[in-house]
Amino acid sequence: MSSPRYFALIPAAGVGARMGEKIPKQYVQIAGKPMLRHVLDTFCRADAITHTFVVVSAEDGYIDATMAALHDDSYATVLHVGGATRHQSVLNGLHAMRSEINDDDWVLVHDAARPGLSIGLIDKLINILQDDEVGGLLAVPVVDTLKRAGAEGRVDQTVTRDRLWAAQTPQMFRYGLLLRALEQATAVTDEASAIEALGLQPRLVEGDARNFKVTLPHDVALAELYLKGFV
Ligand SMILES: Nc1ccn([C@@H]2O[C@H](COP(=O)(O)OP(=O)(O)OP(=O)(O)O)[C@@H](O)[C@H]2O)c(=O)n1
Ligand SMILES: C[C@](O)(CO)[C@H](O)COP(=O)(O)O
Repeated sequence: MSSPRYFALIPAAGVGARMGEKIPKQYVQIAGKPMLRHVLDTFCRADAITHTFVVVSAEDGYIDATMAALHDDSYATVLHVGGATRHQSVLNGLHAMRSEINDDDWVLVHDAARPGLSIGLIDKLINILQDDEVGGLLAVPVVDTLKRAGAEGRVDQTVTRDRLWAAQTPQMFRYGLLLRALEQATAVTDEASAIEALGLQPRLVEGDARNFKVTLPHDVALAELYLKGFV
């Protein structure tokens, strides 16, 4: 029985509406290269990763230039199977990977919008989860006091932050389990939710603030500071 392998699946088929840019946010320049390139370069340099797949929309007009600029585009396969939601894009990507992967191989699903991921975090996630029965995800403990809004923007209630973690990516699960979970799930915003819906409990692995999701316009400047090493 061969050892399980580790594959990366990068959902990059969004439009970045909240960013408000003229181009999809995964192609916005950060620290001298498109956001997606930071993610692809990190996974390419990660020795543990057998191969990387990136899911883009069928009409994506930017990926060819991004891939052409890579030193070695053999380490990533572009799948033009993006869907209407992140859930559908990931599921479509898993189906497209079928011929390349075994059910017991691991898939690390990572947002193209999280350019601050490091090889160290990839290796940490794999080292902690490689013998886990379920799999898990990077996440960070919530440190702010949380308020639930009521009418007219006033506080309805304070939500206890006890044992609350903010999910990041990669989220790492075995291919067969992840495919089944996402096929059965409805409208999940991350892979772990689909696994939880099967009655399983993914392991939380502490991530890093640098691995935050670039979502709103002001996030670009913070990502620049992180990626240029100023913080
Ligand atoms: N239909 C979609 C929607 C999102 N994503 C990807 O999922 C990741 C996280 O999603 P998000 O930050 O919400 O990106 P967008 O959906 O592009 O942003 P917005 O919600 O502001 O439009 C991103 O890498 C995005 O490209 C995807 O592959 N397919
Ligand atoms: C997967 C994720 O990054 C975990 O926090 C998040 O759920 C993605 O949400 P989005 O609305 O698709 O950005």
